[in-house]
Amino acid sequence: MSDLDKLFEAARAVREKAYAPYSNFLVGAALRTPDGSVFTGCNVENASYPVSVCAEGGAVGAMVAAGYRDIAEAVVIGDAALCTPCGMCRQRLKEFGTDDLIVHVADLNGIRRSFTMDELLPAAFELDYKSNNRKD
Ligand SMILES: O=c1ccn([C@H]2C[C@H](O)[C@@H](CO)O2)c(=O)[nH]1
Ligand SMILES: [Zn+2]
Repeated sequence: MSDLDKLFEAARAVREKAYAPYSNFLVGAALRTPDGSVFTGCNVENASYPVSVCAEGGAVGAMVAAGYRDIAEAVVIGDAALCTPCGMCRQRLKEFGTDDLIVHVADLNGIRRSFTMDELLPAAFELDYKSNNRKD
């Protein structure tokens, strides 16, 4: 199984864990770090709708909690609709990805579209101290 197939499979599996009783839109996200580690997240909704967190937010949190600061490749999987990351999640992913980071958007049948980070969030807002904050 290729690295990308594994990432897709990880996103597909975590999507099943999503808590989305309000939208019924289950999302999974899987991030690969440069050393091949994979971190996943699913959306977790809330009765107070804006409190909900996206799948990408969970995956980024898991990655950072494990001590990683770089995303090498990402897969986001929804269902029928093309599940491109929302605006907030584009900013979240950019914090730990280069402009060349590939974000694959999938449905249950496989990857449908692949974008660079720069396509998703051109002219991204960043602060200088971000680079000082890297662990490597
Ligand atoms: O990339 C995306 C797009 C949407 N959602 C979630 C937010 C909400 O719980 C549901 C419907 O918008 O899908 C994500 O987790 N990631
Ligand atoms: Zn989001």
